Order: sequence, then structure tokens, then C-alpha cells
Amino acid sequence: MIKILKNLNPYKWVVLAVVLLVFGQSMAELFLPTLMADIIDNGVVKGDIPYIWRIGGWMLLVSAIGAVAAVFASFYSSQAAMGLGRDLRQKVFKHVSQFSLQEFDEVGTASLITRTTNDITQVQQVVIMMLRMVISAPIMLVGGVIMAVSKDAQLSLVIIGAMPVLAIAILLILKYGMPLFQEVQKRLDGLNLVVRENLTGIRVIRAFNREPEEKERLQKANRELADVSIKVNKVMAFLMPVMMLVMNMTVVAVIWFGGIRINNGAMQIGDLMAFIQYVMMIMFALVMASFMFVMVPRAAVSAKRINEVLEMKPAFADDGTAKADRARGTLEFEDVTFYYPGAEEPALSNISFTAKPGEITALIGGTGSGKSTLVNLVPRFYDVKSGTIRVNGVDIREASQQEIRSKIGFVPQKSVLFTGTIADNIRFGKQDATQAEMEHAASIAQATEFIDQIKGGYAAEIEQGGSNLSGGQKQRLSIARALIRKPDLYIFDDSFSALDFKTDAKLRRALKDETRNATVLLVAQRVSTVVDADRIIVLEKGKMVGMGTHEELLKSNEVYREIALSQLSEEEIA
Ligand SMILES: Nc1ncnc2c1ncn2[C@@H]1O[C@H](COP(=O)(O)OP(=O)(O)OP(=O)(O)O)[C@@H](O)[C@H]1O
Repeated sequence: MIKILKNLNPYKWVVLAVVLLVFGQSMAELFLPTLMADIIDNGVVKGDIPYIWRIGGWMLLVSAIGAVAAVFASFYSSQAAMGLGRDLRQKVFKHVSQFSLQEFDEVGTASLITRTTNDITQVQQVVIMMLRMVISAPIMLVGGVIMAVSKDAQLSLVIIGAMPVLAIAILLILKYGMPLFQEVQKRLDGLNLVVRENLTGIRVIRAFNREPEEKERLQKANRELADVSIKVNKVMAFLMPVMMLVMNMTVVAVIWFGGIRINNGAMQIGDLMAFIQYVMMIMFALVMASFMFVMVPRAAVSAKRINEVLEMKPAFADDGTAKADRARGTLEFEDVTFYYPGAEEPALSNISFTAKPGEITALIGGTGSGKSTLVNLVPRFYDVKSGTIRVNGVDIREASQQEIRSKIGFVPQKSVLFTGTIADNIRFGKQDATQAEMEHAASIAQATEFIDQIKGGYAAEIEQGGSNLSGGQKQRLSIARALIRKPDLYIFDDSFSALDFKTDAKLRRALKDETRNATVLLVAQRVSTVVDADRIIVLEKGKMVGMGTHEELLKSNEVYREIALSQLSEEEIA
């Protein structure tokens, strides 16, 4: 929590203003009962009307000062807390954007979302409260005690008797409530996960008529969150009544003993009334403090979760400074082995090959054989366990990730588009591309045909995730997005799978010219897509079990022949 509070540094002057204002407000509140006692004892009892007017005027002035201070304190404390929240969200988001995919896998996207939103809001709320209470509660407590003792020291013994009772009650409640707060945030993560999966997977859920089951899953997560929240609130619900009980009993005791003292002539009526108000203030200060004891640990749980993200170091540093321009367009894997975090078996082992400009290197293999893993290592989404990957003749760890990625045109397995127009999405690859460059990229990607037919053409809006386009259309746009960069290295991760055979063939023909001076790494499921590749790498369970041209592999490689035979007829192969 303290670490998080250090982020309040830019708002130190605002915080100081809050401190001063709250101090002023508390002082005004402490002063009022004394003025009231004065009015009663010297004005009302003696029937001195001008005195009542005069002191009444003072009371109004003091109240007004207190009110103005309270309003400004509230304004500035909100300003500081909101600013802190905004800065924290920015900081977390910026930090997360440096993560490799390994950290994303580790924390989980749903939890990262809760941590950047709900957890930060929790901290924000507590900071508002703390800014005001941390100062006012001690002032009211100490000031209240001093004033009460000054009014009647003997009667103050009642307060000393009440305090331990209140303290024990608060401690007991906190002991049961605290562990539950952590659970609430954890379950909120769980609920977010289910909601996210349900909303993004709505088509599949409906197609498989899984709505009732999914509804049940959501209800379960929702119920679990509600249950633990209710449990927390049940415990916390005791807090207020218990405190009110202790407070009222104390007031009753004060009136009882105060009455006796007034009877004996040891105390004045106005002083007793002021005394009661001071007792109330002391008790309220304790209530405020106990609320803080409740809220602060709760926010501390959130602060811990935020810190966990902020302290998480990216699995590898992005500190390379080399320029990736030693051997333009080459891609080299040298004895590369890779494990996913926590996996016992390597996802890739001892992969070596070299690809040169103008060449197409294809990767083929069964599902789960490691094809996507291999291409994901090139833009350094993950780091290799051993071995070296070189892009343009430079070890990708020696250059910055930005430098390496600027040389790559990456088309992922699952097309991801962003809200905006078709043009925005293609220009995502190169922001300053001209209209001509964009149209050229679209035409190579075989996207012109459908863009021309869409109402609005390049200016047509794409909905969230590209939901108003077909799978093949999305794929062609993500290909155009990569082509527009004119990179040294193209990576196509199974990027032609949603295209029909005719478009697939046309696109590959157009690509051949376009990529004449670049290296192409291509993952494919279809043998027909890879037949004219210069080099086909056959993967099985993360190992290279063959490398060569289509003809060479047909003759010499059993795994490849099996894949080919399962897709092409004997005549086509011959
Ligand atoms: N993020 C991840 N964390 C842990 N293991 C993973 C992760 N991604 C993939 N794997 C595992 O690595 C292996 C290779 O997966 P990969 O996605 O590279 O296969 P693929 O050949 O591309 O398959 P497909 O053709 O089905 O896309 C699989 O066993 C998979 O379970």
C-alpha cells in the first residue's frame, strides 16, 4: 500500500492543502461545543440576550469556516485520488505492454483487466477516505479528549471505561472480515473470466446450444462472488450497530453521572451538553478509525495485486541495441530449443535452418506439432531456451524488439482487426502509406474485389473484432496489413486457411512477385499451399523430421508422404 501511495508524489501540494483544510475543519468542529456551552451557561441561564446574539454570531462564523473547509477538502482529496487512479492505470498499462506473452499467460488477461480497473478503483476510494480521516480522526480524538477533560476531568473516566470495549469489538470484527476481502477480489477475477469467455465466444456457445450450461457457469461464478461478499458484509454489518451501542451507552452513562454532578453543583448544564458532544466526537473519531482499519487492509489487498503486476519483470530484457541490417532478408535458426513456462517437454527441440531472400520456407506438420510456436519465436513473443535465431543476420536478442519487429510482416493464425475503417486496418502496418500503396497491398492480398463491393469501400467501418466481415475477408485484410510494410521477412501463420483454393492460388502467385526480395516463412495445413516452396520443414512433436522440396520429401520422408497422401490423389502427387 505504501508503495502505491508513493504515486501520490505529484499531488503533494494538493495533499498538503487537504491536510490544512481538514485541520481547519476539525478545529472548527472542536470549538463549536465550547461556544454552545458558553451560550447556555452565560446567555440562556442568565437571560443575557445580547450575549446570546454575539456568541451565536461567532458560532455561525465558525460553522461557516468549517463548512467551506470541508467542501474544499472534499474537492482536493477527490482531485488527488482521481489523479492517482489515472496515473496508476496508465502506469500498469504501460508496464503490461512491455510484457512478453509469457507474463500474459501467467497472470491471465481477465485478471489483468480486473487489476487495471476494479483494484485501482478500490485504492482510489480508500485514498479519498484516508486523506480526510487520517488527519481528522486523530485531531478529533485527541482534541475531544482534551476538551472533555477540560470541561470535567472526573466525568472523563467514563470515556476511559468505554474505549477498551469499543477497541475489542472492532478488533474482533476485523479478525473475521479481513481474510474475506482477498477472496472477494479473487472471485471477481473468476467472474470476469467467465463473462469474457461468454461474450467473446457467443457464436460458438449458441451454435452448440450451450447457453444453459454457460448460464449456469456464470451463475455459479456470480453466486460465489455474491456469497463471499455477503459474508464480508455480514461481518462488517456488526461494526456499526456495535459501535452505536457502545456510543449510546457511553452517552447514557455521561448523562447519568453528569446529572449527579450537576445536582451536587459540581458542573454546569452547558458544560454537560458540551461534554456529551465531545464524547460523541471521540466515539465518531474511533468509528472513523475503525472504518479505516476496514478499508485500508481491503485496499491493501488490491494494492498488492497492482504491485504484483508492476513488479513483474518481463521474462527477458529488451536491451539490444544492434541494427538488424547485416544480411538483409535472411532468417536463421541455429539449434533452437524452446519450452513453454512450466512445461516438462520442449515445444520445439534443436531446430536449425536458414532461409534467404527470395525463398519460401514452409512449415508443415500435424496439429500441435509446434508450427505456431516456431513462428512466434521470430518476433520474440517468447524467448528461446537455447540456440539462436537471427533476423537479417543479427541475433534477435542483440537488437531491440522494435527493430526486429520492424523488419517483419506478421500475419497471425487468427485474424485480429481493430475498430476503424478498412483503410485504418490496412494502414496499421504502415501509418504513412499512400492510397496507392494501400490499394497495391489490397490487390496482392486479393482483397480489392470485396472492398470494392462493400458500401463505402476503403472507408467502410469495421466493427469490433471484424465481426461484420467473413473469415476469408478478415484474413485477406490482415495479409494486406503485413504486405503494406514491405518488410524483409514475411511470416504467414496458416494465413490462407480461410481462402478457397482459387483465391489461395491467385494470392500465392501475386505474392511470389511481391516477395521476390524478401524471405517468406509460411505455416500451412494444405500440401497444395507448400508444393512450390523452396524448402519445406516437416515438424512432428516439436522436432524437425524432414527438410527439402516437395519432390525430395515425397521420396524420402514418411511423415510428409502420409500428409500428402491424405490430401492429394496418387495422380496429383505423381
Ligand atoms: N501459450 C502456451 N502455453 C503452453 N503451451 C502451449 C502454448 N501454446 C501452445 N502450447 C503447446 O505447444 C505445442 C505446440 O503448439 P503450436 O500452437 O505451436 O502447434 P501448431 O503446430 O501450430 O498447431 P496448429 O496447427 O493446431 O495450430 C502444443 O502441444 C500446445 O499445447
